[in-house]
Amino acid sequence: MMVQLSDAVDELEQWDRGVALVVHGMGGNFCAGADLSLAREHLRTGADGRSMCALMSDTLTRLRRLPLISVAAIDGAAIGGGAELATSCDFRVAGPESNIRFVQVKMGVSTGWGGGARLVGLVGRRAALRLLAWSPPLAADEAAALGLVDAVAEEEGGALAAAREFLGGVLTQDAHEAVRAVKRVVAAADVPVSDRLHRAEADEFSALWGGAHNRMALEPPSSPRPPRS
Ligand SMILES: C[C@@H](C(=O)O)C(=O)SCCNC(=O)CCNC(=O)[C@H](O)C(C)(C)COP(=O)(O)OP(=O)(O)OC[C@H]1O[C@@H](n2cnc3c(N)ncnc32)[C@H](O)[C@@H]1OP(=O)(O)O
Repeated sequence: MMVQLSDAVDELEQWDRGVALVVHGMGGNFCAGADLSLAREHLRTGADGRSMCALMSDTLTRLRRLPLISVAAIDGAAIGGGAELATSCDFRVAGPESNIRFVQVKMGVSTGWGGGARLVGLVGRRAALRLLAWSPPLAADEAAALGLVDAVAEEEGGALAAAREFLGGVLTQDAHEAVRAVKRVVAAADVPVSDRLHRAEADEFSALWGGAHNRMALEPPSSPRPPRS
């Protein structure tokens, strides 16, 4: 998923037209984060964790800087790295039964894909710390009350349709080049700060990834696991 997402962003960077992008998961969930099987078998050390952060931080930063208005259409779960992916879009539209959860601390790590820094920008310092350190599952209406979600679909599984509706006002703008220009202007505003913060976040993540608590959390469910609540 991580490499495919990076390739998709590469391709979108080549587009010289278009005003919007909707990111949606398949199979009823938005994104369950890093592939746990891959992590167990091939991403075992802090250095592996740093490589994963480098790829994902770069991919999500490039996604965020595309001259397209991006919307995460969240049906089902957005967990761990999936919640970080959701923060990289300009807006989030969620199904009524959706669930956003930053499980990183329960996995023995911090955010590492730039999602911690983006979350502070979205919901403020206190709420971000609460979501990251306590790891509560966040229902759509709670996420909307915090400003993390911009619109809640009426029907279960309706996030994609609601995202299209949300974007309606921008799709009908005549001057598509101007929409792309304002997106570039807004994206440029957070460049210097976000680059520095993302590096610091990746440092925190890779210092913990592969450590004792993280290894235990990555074990399959049949093995003894650390307490999750
Ligand atoms: C980098 C790091 C970070 O925190 O920054 C991460 O992202 S660590 C990743 C953090 N993510 C997680 O801990 C997600 C854990 N997964 C879940 O909470 C749940 O599976 C949901 C995503 C809510 C889906 O629940 P639901 O009841 O719909 O389905 P399910 O649990 O039966 O899962 C369907 C199948 O997907 C697999 N599956 C689920 N999440 C997966 C993941 N992240 N990587 C690899 N496989 C995964 C399950 O093992 C199962 O496989 P089988 O069909 O073969 O049994």
